[in-house]
Amino acid sequence: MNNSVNILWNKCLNVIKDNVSDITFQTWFSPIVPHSYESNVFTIQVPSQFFYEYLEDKFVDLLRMTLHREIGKDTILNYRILVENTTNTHVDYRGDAKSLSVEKITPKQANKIPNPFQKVVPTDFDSQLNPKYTFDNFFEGVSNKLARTAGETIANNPGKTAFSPLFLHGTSGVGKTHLCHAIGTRILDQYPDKKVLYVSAHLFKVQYTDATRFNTVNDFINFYQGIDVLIIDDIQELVGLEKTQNTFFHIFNHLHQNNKQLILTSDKAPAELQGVEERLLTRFRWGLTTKLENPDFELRTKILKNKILQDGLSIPEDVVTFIADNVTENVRDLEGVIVSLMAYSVIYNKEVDMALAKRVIGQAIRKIEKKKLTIDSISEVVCKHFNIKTELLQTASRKREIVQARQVAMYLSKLYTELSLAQIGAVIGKKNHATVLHACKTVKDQLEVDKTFRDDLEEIEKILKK
Ligand SMILES: Nc1ncnc2c1ncn2[C@@H]1O[C@H](COP(=O)(O)OP(=O)(O)OP(=O)(O)O)[C@@H](O)[C@H]1O
Repeated sequence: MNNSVNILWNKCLNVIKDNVSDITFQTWFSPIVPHSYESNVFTIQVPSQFFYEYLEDKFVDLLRMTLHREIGKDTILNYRILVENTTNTHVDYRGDAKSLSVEKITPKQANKIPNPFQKVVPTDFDSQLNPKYTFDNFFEGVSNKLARTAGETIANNPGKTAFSPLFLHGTSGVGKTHLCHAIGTRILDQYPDKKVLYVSAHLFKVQYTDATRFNTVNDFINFYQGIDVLIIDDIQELVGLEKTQNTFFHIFNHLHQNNKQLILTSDKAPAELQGVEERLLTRFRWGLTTKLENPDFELRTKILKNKILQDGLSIPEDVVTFIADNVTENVRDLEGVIVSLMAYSVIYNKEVDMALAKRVIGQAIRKIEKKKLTIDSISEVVCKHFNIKTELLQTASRKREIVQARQVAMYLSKLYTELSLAQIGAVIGKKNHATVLHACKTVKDQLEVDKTFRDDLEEIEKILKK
């Protein structure tokens, strides 16, 4: 690289440094490599498409003005993205989305351009919190009292209580997501300068995969290490993903050491999270682990009455009690029943009465009972069919009947759950994704040629679908 390009860029960096926070500078400007300056075009090399889009979206004014000031008024900004390191494949983009040269801007327009040399404050930061979920509409009952109280304590003093991480677990629909949004929102209300981020573990995984693809893992880590309150929902999604877990491990350690607040949710307690590294599980238990139980009758009634009030419905007291008595599993199902009742009453132009409630609930309960299949429930049915103990699937045994049961459990888990091959392997016998792939292929091949085996599978699937 030309030395004078370096010198010019360093002058620009000095200006930029004064106009953004340290963390923004480290994350978004340090990784930029000045590439060339030819015919008024100043090219900067950036690590990924995402990086380019982010700079263009958030900092293009700052970049342009700096180039104009330090290099010359006619300087044109150009980005170069290295697509492939080894072959030096790259794509170029002009920083021209908003890049009118300064002289072309009329005085009227100039007034509208924000001063790019203002400090970039964390208010730019999108927390991804849903303002719909607050403490005010999160009702308290015996089932969630401890979790709610811990949440409020954290919200008053994020990172400064013994509750970091706060690990919330419980079955689907009991209010984990609602509670963690409520905590995040209250923290922001009280500490508007804090960087609070809500992210699902699924999105975290996708972002990490993109970062590895575009060679920007360091930026990814930097970004997450700069958060004050990190909320990761459905952490069980990381089961079996060794590399993502490893990266999360470093982020976790950094945040924890710096007294930042972590809030994690999962459908299982840490002890039951097979396929998550032990060193992470140990850390999950460092703060407070608390379970959100299924709501009790009193809480169910409270939530129902509130929902009815909110939706402007009129439902007799005995019907409310009937619903609270019969829909017991989780809050999401309760809300579903109210929505169905509302729909029926509109369609048939009828007041909600006990007869209608019984009809709707009859259908809802049948639907609720048709539970989602999990690896555990599949493994259980498979082992029962082949008459072997479920624990044997976890052993390294190569006995024919155990291998077969293991392969069938893997095949059906792939068919009936949304888990990846790696996740299935991590839960069934700590195998890798290639073993699961092989299992699926073996089962498919055998199904084509072996009638008895076909009957076995039909029988198992019948039980699973009941
Ligand atoms: N205590 C509560 N008070 C009021 N509403 C609640 C309460 N608990 C849950 N809800 C409501 O129930 C619905 C489901 O809750 P939520 O999505 O938080 O469950 P979850 O445990 O995160 O489920 P999943 O694991 O499937 O994501 C939401 O609409 C939420 O607002």
